[in-house]
Amino acid sequence: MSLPNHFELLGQSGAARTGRLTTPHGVVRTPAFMPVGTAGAMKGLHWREVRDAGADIVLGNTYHLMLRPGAERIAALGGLQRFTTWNGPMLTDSGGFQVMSLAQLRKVTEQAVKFRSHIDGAAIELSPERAIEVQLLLGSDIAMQLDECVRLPAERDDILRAMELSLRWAERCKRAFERAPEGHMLFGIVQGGDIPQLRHASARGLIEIGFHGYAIGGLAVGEPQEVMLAMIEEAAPILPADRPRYLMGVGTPEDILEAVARGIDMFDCVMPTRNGRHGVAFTRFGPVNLRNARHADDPRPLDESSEWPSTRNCSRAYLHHLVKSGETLGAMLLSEINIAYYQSLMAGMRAAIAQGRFAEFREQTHADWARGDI
Ligand SMILES: CNc1nc2c(CC[C@H]3O[C@@H](OC)[C@H](O)[C@@H]3O)c3nc(N)[nH]c(=O)c3cc2[nH]1
Repeated sequence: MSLPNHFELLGQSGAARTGRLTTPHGVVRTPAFMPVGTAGAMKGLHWREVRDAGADIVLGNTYHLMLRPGAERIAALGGLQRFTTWNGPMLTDSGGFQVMSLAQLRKVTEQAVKFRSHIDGAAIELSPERAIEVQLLLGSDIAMQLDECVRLPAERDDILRAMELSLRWAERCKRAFERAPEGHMLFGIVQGGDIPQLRHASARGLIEIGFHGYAIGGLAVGEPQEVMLAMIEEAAPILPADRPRYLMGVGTPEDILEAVARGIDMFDCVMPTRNGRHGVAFTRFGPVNLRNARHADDPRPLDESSEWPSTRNCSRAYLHHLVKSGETLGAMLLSEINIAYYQSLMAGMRAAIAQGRFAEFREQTHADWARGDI
């Protein structure tokens, strides 16, 4: 049974697509980059800055929010949008990835993932049904199935086992999601590691079950970029062309540009804020490490033609000083500068695709990055 489709494809340029995804809390323009507010906050930014930078949708995380402050508590306080005051579209991940990377003493069974909270050691059981229940309590506009993401490189048997388990959990998640309010969406997650045949089997299995949208998971987990891009080329063309495709946990500006060129519509990554906290700015001409002494006397801004005030006005010397002296403002400014850069890249791609000139945009962007910061 096919689910309602809230995605409208507006244009295509090569395999790149631009569209609109309508959610109960607003419209998402694609290709979209979703800043990651894992525990209900965007580290170092006010929500108004996230909105002003051009983000339509942000991401939260079931694993963190169910442990603290608790899904039932957020529901009692009006749901995630009101609780955080973001008040716009939100996507929540199911927690599968965090359990594999954060929880102690975890055990995966057919029924659920059993683990101990990394916060207080409490014994937790996350089943497909509970993962959906938590996301419904949070009230996210887009929920993700519970899956098992295998880090790469991995043995074929382990990739096969996790892929087949994730398909069975996808079926259980879809059943549990039947009681979701009108307009809310559930995405399946393609697994299969770096094995093309398993990627095909996973994608076909999810389409058989039927979802509002489809994520490609199990990537950006340690594999080289060419393996990630090869797996996108295996999975994306199989996924329904009229539904959104979300590449989880990706990535650098170059990863995103190359994935859009291969038909991906949605992205999430902690990189803009995490690199910002570590003193690295993303710019039109590539990354700039403001810790480097060469910036100490440089009065120039990062990019005088940027539409983002801090990128256009703050001198490199000032940013270098803030970063070297450990001033909180340094992390805040670089986080907003990076979120703004990512959103300007997404806006540039949307416009280029709509005008049928994505190939030229892609070539010029690579050339600008290759020129580097001078
Ligand atoms: C970084 N690379 C990467 N992240 C990934 C995430 C979590 C992103 C989630 O983890 C957090 O960012 C680290 C954010 O809260 C985000 O929701 C994944 N989540 C699921 N459910 N399945 C996957 O196959 C998967 C693969 C990923 N690869």
